[in-house]
Amino acid sequence: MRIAIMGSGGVGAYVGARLQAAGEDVVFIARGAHLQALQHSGLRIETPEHALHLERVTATDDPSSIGPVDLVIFAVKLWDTEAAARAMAPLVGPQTRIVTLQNGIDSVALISGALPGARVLGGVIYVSAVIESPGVIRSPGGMHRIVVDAAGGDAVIAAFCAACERATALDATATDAIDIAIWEKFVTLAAIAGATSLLRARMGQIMGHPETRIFQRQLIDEGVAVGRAAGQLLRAELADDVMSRLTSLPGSFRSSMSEDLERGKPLELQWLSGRVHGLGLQHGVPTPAHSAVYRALVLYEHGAPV
Ligand SMILES: NC(=O)C1=CN([C@@H]2O[C@H](COP(=O)(O)OP(=O)(O)OC[C@H]3O[C@@H](n4cnc5c(N)ncnc54)[C@H](OP(=O)(O)O)[C@@H]3O)[C@@H](O)[C@H]2O)C=CC1
Ligand SMILES: CC(C)(CO)C(=O)C(=O)O
Repeated sequence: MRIAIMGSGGVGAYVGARLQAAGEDVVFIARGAHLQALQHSGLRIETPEHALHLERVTATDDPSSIGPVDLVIFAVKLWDTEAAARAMAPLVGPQTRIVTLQNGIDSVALISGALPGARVLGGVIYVSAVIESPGVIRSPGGMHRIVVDAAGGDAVIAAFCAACERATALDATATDAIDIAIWEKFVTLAAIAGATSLLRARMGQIMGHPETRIFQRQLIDEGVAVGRAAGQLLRAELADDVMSRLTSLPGSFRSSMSEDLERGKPLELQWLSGRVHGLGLQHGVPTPAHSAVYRALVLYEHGAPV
């Protein structure tokens, strides 16, 4: 299978590296110093278990030099979505499937709007991975699970799941209920990103103090409440399940948004707490915790103010 990774950062490079190591034909779309490093020194995944160094990878910033592929894994930050979707048009033929692993609930609609007619399928990934330095991805390990839209038994998606099963430190499951998977990840991630970013704290600290633990739970409950108001059939035990999963995470765990905040990078805030805040206003559901996260961080959403 010919696979292009559109946005070869934390998530994209992690997934692409695992698939190439499993024998798939992968091309990495990247830019800047990271692209130079991929072309000259290959790609390293630094992680406690199953570290990987691919000495040679195919990497470019010019999708027209690649042509149509079977599968695009879409993994740019949300603020880059429309520009990246338009730029990848040469990768997309009539048989191409695009699987997005972006966070939030808006990705499929945003990509489809920028690339009319393309087969865009929803997905979520539970992994923690950031660009440590050009050509180097750092992951604390522990999680590496993808859930993807089965698209009625689509053969490309089935082949993708089989490739993930062959790969080390990567799992994928196809589902007929991708909206629920996307919403469960959204409720979870918006709450984790909100707490770890606003409180400038790791998950162990947040879950270890009674006041911040209450705040974490409140963020989850608000996500569930707006989801239900928006018509999503979220299960009754979701909030309890998320809280118990957060308790079992390594104490040092935090969100990619809190990493971005610390590095002075833009934030995906408007698609996370900002989205819960907006849905709350739309449906008349109070969201005081997410609204506070949104309002407290909004000055930083385009990067650290100078
Ligand atoms: N990181 C994580 O642990 C997780 C992230 N996610 C989600 O996955 C998505 C991707 O996040 P993440 O991997 O952290 O993002 P990164 O910033 O690490 O990676 C995105 C990469 O795409 C590049 N890029 C953007 N536009 C283009 C373009 N037009 N051409 C070539 N390269 C481009 C960026 O370059 P540049 O740096 O120059 O902008 C960057 O290197 C987000 O929606 C995020 O919320 C989901 C689960 C976990
Ligand atoms: C919480 C986590 C690591 C789960 O995949 C995530 O999605 C993120 O930090 O963006």
